[in-house]
Amino acid sequence: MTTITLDAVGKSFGDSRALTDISLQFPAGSFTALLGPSGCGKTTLLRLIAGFEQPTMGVVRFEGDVMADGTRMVPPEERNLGIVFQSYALWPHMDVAANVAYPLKGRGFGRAEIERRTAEALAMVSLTGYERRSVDALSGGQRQRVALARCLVTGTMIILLDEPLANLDVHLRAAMLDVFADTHKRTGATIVFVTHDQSEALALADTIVVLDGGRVQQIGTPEKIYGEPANAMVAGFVGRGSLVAASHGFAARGSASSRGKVLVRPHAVRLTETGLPASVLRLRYTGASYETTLVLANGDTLVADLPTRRGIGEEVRVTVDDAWSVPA
Ligand SMILES: Nc1ncnc2c1ncn2[C@@H]1O[C@H](COP(=O)(O)OP(=O)(O)OP(=O)(O)O)[C@@H](O)[C@H]1O
Repeated sequence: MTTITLDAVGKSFGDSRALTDISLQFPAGSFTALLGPSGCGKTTLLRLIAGFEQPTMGVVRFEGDVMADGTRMVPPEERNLGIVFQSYALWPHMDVAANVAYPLKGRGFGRAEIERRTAEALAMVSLTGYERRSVDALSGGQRQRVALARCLVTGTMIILLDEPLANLDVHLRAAMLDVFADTHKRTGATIVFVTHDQSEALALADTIVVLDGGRVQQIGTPEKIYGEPANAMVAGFVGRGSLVAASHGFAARGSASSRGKVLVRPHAVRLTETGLPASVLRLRYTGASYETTLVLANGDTLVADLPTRRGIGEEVRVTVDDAWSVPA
């Protein structure tokens, strides 16, 4: 198990700053998602941990050992970590077993040991029996599992996942979420996972780091990030919800300020006889409910998951059961 520590890390490319003052600890055995919009710096952060980039400022440590600072840098192949890329990065001319065994080459393992480890890694990703298949003949999800097996084969205790589900269809994504969760449970490795998809981060990670503009916006459990976002950026990026004026008087958790905004999740909105007046602006049927956008008297919009279809323009009254006072 390996703890990864970043201490006041910054990264610039020429004049442009990709990351500013990042201090983070990824405890041994943790599963952390780096989440944020395109260009926020999440891939750069992962590449700094991997050793593909050198920090312009600050220090990267594994278990207290300096991996990189402004002057020194341990190369990726000496960091004992495994990486799974969105693009799989498999060798097309090799079969599945040869791809998985590749990192064991030149490490002094005997043939039987290589076969044993390869079989074990393939079993972990449910690909036993696929040893002699060409990787060209595999589906996207199977290729991703080969890539994961290749990173497990050395027994590495750090696994870095760079948008690993981005190329997969929605059903395969769900299956791969389970594969990653199982892998984490079985290996106890420290996993860092880059994604721009908040539902993946909420589903998989024990800790989420939200980045924007190269800075950390919030670090917390999925429940904390969803339930108590630290600012308007996190509130707007993670989960569905509406930011409305605190002056509506909805009872809100957090430090209330009558001038600020409160976040209301769609499940917390009900239509009642006595609530605030609103009118129906639009709706979308989602199967489980009707995602209905309501307009309040001051023009704020409120999204609600309602059990029944309402008419566009219909006048209703709304009650909010839960809201979060978003810090300014
Ligand atoms: N090699 C590079 N040279 C110059 N600028 C770079 C380089 N790599 C990244 N950047 C810049 O650093 C910033 C952060 O990029 P990064 O790829 O880390 O973002 P990201 O959050 O992973 O985005 P995406 O989700 O689109 O991949 C961007 O402004 C990007 O243009």
